[in-house]
Amino acid sequence: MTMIEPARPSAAPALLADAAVRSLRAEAQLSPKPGLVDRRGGGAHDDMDLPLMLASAQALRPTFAQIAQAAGRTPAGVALREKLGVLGRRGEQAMVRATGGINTHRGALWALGLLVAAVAGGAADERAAARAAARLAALPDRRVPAGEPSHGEQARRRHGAGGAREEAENAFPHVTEVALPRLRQGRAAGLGEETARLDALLAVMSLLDDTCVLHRGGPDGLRAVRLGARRVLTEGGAGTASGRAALMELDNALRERRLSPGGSGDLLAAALFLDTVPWPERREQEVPACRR
Ligand SMILES: CC(C)(COP(=O)(O)OP(=O)(O)OC[C@H]1O[C@@H](n2cnc3c(N)ncnc32)[C@H](O[C@H]2O[C@H](COP(=O)(O)OP(=O)(O)OP(=O)(O)O)[C@@H](O)[C@H]2O)[C@@H]1O)[C@@H](O)C(=O)NCCC(=O)NCCS
Ligand SMILES: Nc1ncnc2[nH]cnc12
Repeated sequence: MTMIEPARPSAAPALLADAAVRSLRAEAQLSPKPGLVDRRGGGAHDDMDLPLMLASAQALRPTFAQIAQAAGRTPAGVALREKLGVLGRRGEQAMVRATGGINTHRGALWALGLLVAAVAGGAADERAAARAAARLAALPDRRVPAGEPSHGEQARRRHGAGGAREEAENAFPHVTEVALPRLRQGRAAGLGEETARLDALLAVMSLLDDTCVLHRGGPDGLRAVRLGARRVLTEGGAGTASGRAALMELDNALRERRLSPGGSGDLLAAALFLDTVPWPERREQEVPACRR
């Protein structure tokens, strides 16, 4: 295989893997998240809890490092896309080994894997990284094994939702245009970090075609998630008394209906990753821990 230098010196694979795992941990620990696993428990899931999510994040660390290494050595093209496919599928196996067969982070591995590859390939900032990830996502992977249609595939066929693949191919608009601006707006307004993150999650939930929700709840379920999240924000967000009351109401409704906005959780993790990544001017330093 031809080895070429990346366009810019990229962050060390271990540092990028650290940043990716930290973002997964931060997302999992953020509480109270409607319908999702958090410090309080499994949310709408009866087969997940916080220790499981943290074990899953940890199990993905070597995969993120291998992805960064491959992307730092291989020009962006079909060969790299196919290598990422192999590594991503191996990562999924590591995840299900760590969780006893439960799909905790498939969508997150896809989003973060592509973004880690984009950063390791020399992307200069978060928008460039999202665009580079989109180009990789759109390339063909001839090594995809045949198998049962995924939940996302079924939701796409039944409801026409683009899901995780379309989000990536469109350069992660819910990360760069929804979650990150909302996170920074919250911080600038003086909100605590947890509140700013919750509002960023709710902003994504209010807009996303989440195939995880569609699969379990159909279009009615998706409408309930979106309207409920919008209501929390119009009530003033997670940091106000009426916003918090609306959030807890939404949480109860999602648990009752077993609706889990897992795609939104994944995209919040992707936003937290881009927020802490060592861009070129910061690459001499260590990756800062996700803010608490
Ligand atoms: C392209 C792939 C992501 C595969 O996509 P596809 O849609 O075909 O497959 P799914 O298995 O359904 O996974 C998609 C997951 O992505 C998340 N998601 C959903 N909607 C969106 C969206 N609009 N934008 C972004 N992300 C989205 C979501 O992940 C979360 O939900 C998972 C749990 O879901 P589910 O399996 O349905 O589980 P349960 O509801 O618990 O099941 P039941 O109990 O009801 O049975 C969880 O993982 C969250 O993360 C979607 O589920 C990609 O994976 C792929 O092609 N991979 C191959 C390897 C590769 O090429 N990798 C390269 C880069 S590493
Ligand atoms: N906190 C969480 N709970 C359940 N599914 C998720 N997918 C991504 N984050 C999640």
